[in-house]
Amino acid sequence: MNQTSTPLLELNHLSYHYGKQVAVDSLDLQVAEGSFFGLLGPNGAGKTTSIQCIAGLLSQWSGKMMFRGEPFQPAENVEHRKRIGFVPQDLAIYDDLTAMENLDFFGRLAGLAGAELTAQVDRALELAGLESRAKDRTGAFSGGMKRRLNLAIGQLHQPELLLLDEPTAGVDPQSRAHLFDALTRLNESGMTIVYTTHYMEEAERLCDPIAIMNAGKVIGLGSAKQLAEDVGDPNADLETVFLSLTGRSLRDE
Ligand SMILES: Nc1ncnc2c1ncn2[C@@H]1O[C@H](COP(=O)(O)OP(=O)(O)OP(=O)(O)O)[C@@H](O)[C@H]1O
Repeated sequence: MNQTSTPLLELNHLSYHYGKQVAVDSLDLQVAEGSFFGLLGPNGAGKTTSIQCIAGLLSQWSGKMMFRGEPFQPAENVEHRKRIGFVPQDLAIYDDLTAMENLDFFGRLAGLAGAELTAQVDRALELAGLESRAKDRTGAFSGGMKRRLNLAIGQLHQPELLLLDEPTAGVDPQSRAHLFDALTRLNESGMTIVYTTHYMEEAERLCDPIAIMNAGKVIGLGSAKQLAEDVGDPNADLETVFLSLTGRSLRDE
């Protein structure tokens, strides 16, 4: 991991309310450059809301966000937003367009043009394993292929920080393995990743560190091994860690 002393992203007391509903409750997090950072928690923990604040989709948050030590205002500042890639939980692709047309369209939206756009679209197709389907309409794609394209679109402009919100929902095992490989490749190439999931197996396999979220707060932080040691059972899996921290199962939904 390429650690520097200043975190790539820092959240200080980040909070977000939907009316009276507190979704994110004074979150403090530091994401080191080069890390594959996991946000693990059950449905309703506040993962999506946190990531939407960082992505600039939500603007009415309170607290402070810093990017490379500078104040970060992604909802207001387009230059800040360009540093971020966002792969949303809901698929954001056009079924009537081919894979290539989708990439071309979203690449232009991300500010790419000319030879750079062509090169990034080619790289994205390869990353998603969709070269042979580039000219097929995406409406005919399987759920897994759509998810792979969704990832390819989010990282087209090679952002410094890639945010993924539950990217394996409805994905077959083959596409899941492909997504994991693609994300590992991106991370090894230096891209910092924040990955939200409610699957402990995914967090355990991919992420270090892992922040365990519950009711809008981080209740545990560290590698899977550190988290197990922190609850006094070095052999505990993340399910057991969560149970020990909250008194309830991560799988309860
Ligand atoms: N648009 C909204 N209006 C009102 N309350 C909301 C809205 N979106 C989320 N919430 C509430 O905010 C809290 C945090 O939700 P959030 O979606 O951020 O959690 P999550 O951990 O991402 O869960 P999930 O995996 O189900 O999306 C929950 O109590 C949820 O019901």
